[in-house]
Amino acid sequence: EQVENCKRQWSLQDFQIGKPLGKGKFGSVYLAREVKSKYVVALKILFKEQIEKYRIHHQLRREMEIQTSLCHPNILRLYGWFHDNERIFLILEYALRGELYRELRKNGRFSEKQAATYIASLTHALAYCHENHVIHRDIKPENLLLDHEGRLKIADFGWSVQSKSKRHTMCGTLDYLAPEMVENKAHDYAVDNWTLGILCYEFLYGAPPFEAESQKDTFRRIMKVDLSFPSTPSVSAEAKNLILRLLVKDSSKRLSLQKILEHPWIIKNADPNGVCSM
Ligand SMILES: CC(=O)NC[C@@H]1CCN(c2c(Cl)cnc3[nH]c(-c4cn(C)nc4C)nc23)C1
Repeated sequence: EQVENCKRQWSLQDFQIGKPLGKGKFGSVYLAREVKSKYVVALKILFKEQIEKYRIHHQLRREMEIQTSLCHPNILRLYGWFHDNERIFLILEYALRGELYRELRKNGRFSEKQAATYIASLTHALAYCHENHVIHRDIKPENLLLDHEGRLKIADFGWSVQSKSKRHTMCGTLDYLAPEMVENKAHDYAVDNWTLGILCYEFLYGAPPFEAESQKDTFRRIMKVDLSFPSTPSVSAEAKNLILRLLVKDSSKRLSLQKILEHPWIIKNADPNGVCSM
């Protein structure tokens, strides 16, 4: 019955639409409730006209194939989808506490326990993605959501690719781009490891490490791996060690996902069930 439910044909009549949660370039996301089960979801509504205009139907189809196939506690679920003449509707898991970004801006930065818990959750999710031949490539705070327990959820697979070979397409904002992507070189899974280093730094210091006035300067700082640790806030040597072993220009020398989970800072600080209390 449950499987049947997942596969059943959905339509707009099955949902009561609530408040808008966010506006994307190609459509918007609304809070919604499935009428029969009263189950709350996030309904992403995309306009076919926009999809044709920006020619992103192949990217959208890839996002849907990928997100439907992935099932992990730290990856936002895509339960199903349906369409009418002018719109496509994605039925997504609802993350009650919204964007991790807001939490980061509100607090300024996270504690080492909080930061390590989020990095461990991300690492578990990425290991799962890589096992399923998916490189996300666009892990940034805006794409990270928090559920009712404060558990991290990776959302928005718009830029991810089913990776069978190395990739050459530019994507993501600059701060999180690995050197090989900045140089538009072939890249592989290790780009996500670099991004974990960027995020770990940003969670602990409140801003990404290579932030600069201009894109050119950010590029230059990334290529030089021009990394420095401010004296405040005081951050443990283990945390700095992990960051230094991820922000390595040679992608083959970056700490592997498995080694991140075995790192002393993660072992000591990450909450095993991923919901470290504030
Ligand atoms: C780039 C990007 O994906 N941004 C977030 C999208 C907009 C809302 N989306 C949500 C999606 Cl897809 C799922 N759950 C959400 N929960 C929220 C949210 C909750 N609060 C209290 N505030 C917000 C916002 N938003 C979502 C996805």
